[in-house]
Amino acid sequence: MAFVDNKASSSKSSYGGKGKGGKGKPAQPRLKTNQAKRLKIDEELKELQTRVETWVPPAEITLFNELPLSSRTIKGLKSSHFLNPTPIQQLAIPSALRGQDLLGSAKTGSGKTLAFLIPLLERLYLDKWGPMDGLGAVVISPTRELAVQTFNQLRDIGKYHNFSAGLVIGGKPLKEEQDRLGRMNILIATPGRLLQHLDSTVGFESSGVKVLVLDEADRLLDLGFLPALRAIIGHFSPGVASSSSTPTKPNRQTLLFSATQTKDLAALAKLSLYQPEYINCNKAGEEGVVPSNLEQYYAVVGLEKKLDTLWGFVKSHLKMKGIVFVTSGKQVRFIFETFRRLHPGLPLMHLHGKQKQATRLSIFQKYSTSKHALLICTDVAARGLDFPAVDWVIQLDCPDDVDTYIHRIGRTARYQSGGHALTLLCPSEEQGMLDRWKEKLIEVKKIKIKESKMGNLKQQMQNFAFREPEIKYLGQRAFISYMKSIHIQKDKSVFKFSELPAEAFAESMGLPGAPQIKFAEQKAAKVRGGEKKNEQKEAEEEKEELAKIGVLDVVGSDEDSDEDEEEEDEEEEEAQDDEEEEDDKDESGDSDSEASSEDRLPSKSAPAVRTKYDRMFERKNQSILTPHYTALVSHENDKDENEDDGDDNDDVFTLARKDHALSDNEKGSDIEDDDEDLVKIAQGKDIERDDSKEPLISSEDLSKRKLKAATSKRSKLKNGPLGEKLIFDENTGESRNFYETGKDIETKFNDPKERKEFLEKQRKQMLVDNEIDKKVAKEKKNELKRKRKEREREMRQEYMSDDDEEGGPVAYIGGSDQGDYSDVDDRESIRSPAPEEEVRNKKKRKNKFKPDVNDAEDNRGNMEDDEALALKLLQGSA
Ligand SMILES: Nc1ncnc2c1ncn2[C@@H]1O[C@H](COP(=O)(O)OP(=O)(O)OP(=O)(O)O)[C@@H](O)[C@H]1O
Repeated sequence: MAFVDNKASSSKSSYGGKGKGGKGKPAQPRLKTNQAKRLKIDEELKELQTRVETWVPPAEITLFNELPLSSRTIKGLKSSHFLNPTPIQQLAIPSALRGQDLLGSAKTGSGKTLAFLIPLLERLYLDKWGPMDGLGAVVISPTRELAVQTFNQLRDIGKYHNFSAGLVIGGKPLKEEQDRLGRMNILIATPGRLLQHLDSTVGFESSGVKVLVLDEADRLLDLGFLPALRAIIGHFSPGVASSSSTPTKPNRQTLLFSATQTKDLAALAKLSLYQPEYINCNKAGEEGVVPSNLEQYYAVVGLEKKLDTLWGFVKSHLKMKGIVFVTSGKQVRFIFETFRRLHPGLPLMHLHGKQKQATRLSIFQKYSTSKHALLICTDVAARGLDFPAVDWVIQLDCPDDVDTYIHRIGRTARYQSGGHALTLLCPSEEQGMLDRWKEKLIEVKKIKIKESKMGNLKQQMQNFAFREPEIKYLGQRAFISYMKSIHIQKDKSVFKFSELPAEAFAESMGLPGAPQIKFAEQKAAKVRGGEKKNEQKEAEEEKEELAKIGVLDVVGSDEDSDEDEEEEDEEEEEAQDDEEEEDDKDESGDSDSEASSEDRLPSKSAPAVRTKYDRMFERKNQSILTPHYTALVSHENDKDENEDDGDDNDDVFTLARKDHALSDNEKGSDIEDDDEDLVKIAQGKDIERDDSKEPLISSEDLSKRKLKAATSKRSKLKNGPLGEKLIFDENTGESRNFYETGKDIETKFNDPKERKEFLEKQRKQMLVDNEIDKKVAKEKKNELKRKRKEREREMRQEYMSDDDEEGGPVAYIGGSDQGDYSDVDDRESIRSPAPEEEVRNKKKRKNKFKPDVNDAEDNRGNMEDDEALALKLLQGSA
């Protein structure tokens, strides 16, 4: 991706063209043309400003050009086929044009994106913002996909303006973005990455920002971005929060948009908005908060029947474009992998927060352009994403709350198209959910799904699990993550953990039984002594980690700053999962929630309290455990048996000695002895024990660190037996010690002088040998190091080339690579063209200038190309 400095000599010059004189044209006439053009633009701007200030909304607005907008924006809208503003656009655009801060909310798919993009463009245009004026507007999106989508829309409608725009969404080394940021007028960014730049990019000037947009503000808050947003706002021109008792109007205008209103939103509004106007197109009771052209259904289905129901639904809707929402990424993968093997006859795709960014973008793109397909996803795709022509939204798992429900169903019936939504509720969830819907005046029709229409997958699922351990493993984890997600749900009137048929559910997934699950409170109750401290520390560390992610992450807890560091390739994830403590939910698992005793699994095989070590030992690759760990596993099994006997010593690291009171005499010696014992245990040696003395430390007590230390080479050398170097007689084959012992020498040399000489000779020889050994060892070490470096370099190269595919995060709206505004004079538009467009323009110039309508035609034909280009630019392959 090439980025060339715009060569405009003055920021305002672009508005009139720079008058440098094109090739073959005399400079003087060109200068005049430019001056005339500049004057014309100035006049238009003046007139536009007056229209904005004096604009009185008519009773009804049917066309965009009835709004006080510049001809460039109107042209951009027209060429993108936007002719009639939606209600939120009609209300929000005029207010925003007057410089008013806004809190806008409107139902999903109602066109909120244009409601802020249009005023953003107009504001910069009215301010005569030019390429060299630096950053003028920032749009903050909660997810990368949404940022890309917004960027594409900006490209479309802003193509007749002369602004450079960039995407800052992470996934690339900071340095690469840093170099380009200075040239951007408009940034579409995710919060974590933007904050990183604001904090660390020298010369990234943000104080001149005129318009700040917080899109999908409720989602931003859900993902824990409030601290990041606070910090970002602090970087921009002094805002409301930073002012004293009498807030001064900031230079910046802030527009905050959301599909749903939450309490937290009010807090964010207070923090970021100055005397805002509230525009709410979600008037409950009038139009309702969900699109009117959406048909909503729900069905009550036992948890164990959900997969069968989904299968039956898919098989009877093979010509649909549908989205299936489930709670966790593990479920997404399990359903995707199993359904894929069953060949449903409909293209299957899946999307969740743990996929690589490039994968996510390409699935997003692929699904967008598919006519018939089924996308299985988590709530990562619930908000803001504008997939065209989705017929069905199926919520296989009950949404966390009504807002999530609204966002999920909002992926269909967008703008004026129709759509259907089907929510599957467990019997225990029905009443609670009905109450929640009622509160928001949402009417969802109940339907009954015939048994005959359902699939019967149990047998096939069992076969998969039996034949492919990976599937079984995935199923177990999907089961656990679902159960945990229900367990930590806040709304206990909807989510009743204890009423879930765990065994039957596991069976429906082909699992031999319900996997065991560990819960926070139980774990806490069982920890003892020093272990308690450790676990508390671990929990604190986890929280710190989460907090860190909350601020720096770009797309939420799993998703998102540097998300790429957390992102796992699926296969990688599969392999690495064992090493990780994982999020229970794909995005918003509440790790703080604790179990109540009534929430234990209701099945017969109700799990005992289990620790992370339990999970570690149940990994699929147990066979590769070291003998020591294997011993611990069997020890654990013993303990399980004990548990049945009422013994609740269920933790792996159990102290053999419970009485910690030591006599003064005992203390020092015991500890030293035990340290030695510890080393011996680790080295697999027997320890001589005084039976009367109770052991202080048993092998089970070894912490991972101690174990490692004890089994290290150094420790073995220090504490292990002395090695022997033997040499063999070539003729007799008999061996003898290479280094002769004192006794040997004494018998060999009677004369002390001779003995001394011999010893001296030997000592010298040993020194030489030692040097040689050292050299050999060093060479070996260097060789290993070289190989490692080579491997790292290869991996880096692989990563880099992946990254290149993945994409450069910054691109221009219209592409500004040319940077030469001399072209401006030949065209009506004063924007700088994209490379592809430049080729088209050259062709056009050859064929003489074409009227707007053809332009629109041209653009219509190339809309897809433009999107593809945006994505390519993102992916760095353009
Ligand atoms: N004035 C308009 N005329 C025609 N189509 C429009 C108009 N405004 C928006 N759209 C289209 O409607 C769809 C939904 O728009 P948009 O994504 O902005 O909705 P939204 O309100 O932001 O939804 P969500 O809350 O789900 O993010 C998009 O495909 C967009 O192109």
